[in-house]
Amino acid sequence: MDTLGATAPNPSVGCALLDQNGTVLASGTHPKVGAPHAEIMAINEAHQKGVLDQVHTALVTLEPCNHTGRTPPCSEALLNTSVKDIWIGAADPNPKASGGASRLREAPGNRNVTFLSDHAELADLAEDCAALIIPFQQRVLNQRPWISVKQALDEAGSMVPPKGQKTFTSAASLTLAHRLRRATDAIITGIGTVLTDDPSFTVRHVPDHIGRGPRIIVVCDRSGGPFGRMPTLWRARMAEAGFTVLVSDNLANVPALLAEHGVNWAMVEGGPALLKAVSELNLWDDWLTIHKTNTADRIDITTQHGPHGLSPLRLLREKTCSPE
Ligand SMILES: NC(=O)C1=CN([C@@H]2O[C@H](COP(=O)(O)OP(=O)(O)OC[C@H]3O[C@@H](n4cnc5c(N)ncnc54)[C@H](OP(=O)(O)O)[C@@H]3O)[C@@H](O)[C@H]2O)C=CC1
Ligand SMILES: Nc1c(N[C@@H]2O[C@H](COP(=O)(O)O)[C@@H](O)[C@H]2O)[nH]c(=O)[nH]c1=O
Repeated sequence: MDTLGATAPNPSVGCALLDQNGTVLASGTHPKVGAPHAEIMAINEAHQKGVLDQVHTALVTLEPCNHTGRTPPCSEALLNTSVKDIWIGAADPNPKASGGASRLREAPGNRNVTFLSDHAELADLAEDCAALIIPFQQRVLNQRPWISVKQALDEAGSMVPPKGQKTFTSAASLTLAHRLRRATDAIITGIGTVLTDDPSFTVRHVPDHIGRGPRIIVVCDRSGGPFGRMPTLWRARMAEAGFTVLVSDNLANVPALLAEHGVNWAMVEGGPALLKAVSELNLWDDWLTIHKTNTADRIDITTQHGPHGLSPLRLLREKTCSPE
């Protein structure tokens, strides 16, 4: 199950339990904040199937937590199973919860605890796990979400759709854009886009998370008043669709504002004026450009750390951005 975008303020985490022949016995993902962690979901499934005593190996995308937060420590839950080998995708960046790897390693029973990044041949998998945690890491360590800009350009390099249209890119690119909406916890837009496009900002080309929590829209607008120039009807429609709508007259404050709301990953869906401001303030972490061409659209991803910089956008790859 893909829970990317459903778990904020928690990270998205997965766990698989295997027997000593490497056969998957059970698996789990953390469905949402307050619900059991991935390890517990997998342990419960193994228990229900009557195979818990066969567990030999645990694969976890994130270091098992070692503290009692909303739920008890997963390190302890694993220690109460027959697990012997634990493979960890990424270290927990949260100082309050980390330490699970050492606890498992040091507990009586001689368990092997290995980080995927220690094995060069597993580098791709390790990077996927690092990408999965990077939005959460950014919020916990820097008090700001990971910010991805999505920009569609037509053949002439313009962002403005033809009259009467809101979009102009291919169905495959729109699906990619909606996968990004699904994976993120907030949308940052400009009042120009709201007034021109009357955007829906909903996830439509792919199924959205069932029962996903409120999702935030920040409208950048410096015209003053509690809701700036935002049309009342549009605001009501957004609320009905499950969005919490905020207004900001200072884009520079938006990352901290979103972090306070528990947003791990935000996307920018705004017009040329907003994107110019995002670029000038250097607020972005990665930038997804969809170039419309007269054949298949071309997708470019730029990151703040060069073309090979880590980006959670890699988690949206393979599925839908191929040519139609
Ligand atoms: N191709 C694509 O990917 C997309 C295209 N579009 C298109 O873009 C067009 C609209 O673009 P545009 O008119 O530029 O509008 P924007 O959506 O970029 O919004 C611009 C507004 O953002 C506000 N703003 C800018 N900088 C700041 C800041 N530092 N702090 C707070 N608010 C700020 C300004 O408000 P103020 O005026 O109060 O200063 C400005 O009017 C439409 O045609 C739409 O279809 C929209 C989204 C995506
Ligand atoms: N023009 C354009 C995009 N524009 C974005 O999509 C918004 C419309 O969303 P909705 O009302 O949900 O369909 C629009 O206001 C703008 O933010 N996106 C793209 O992937 N490709 C495109 O060609």
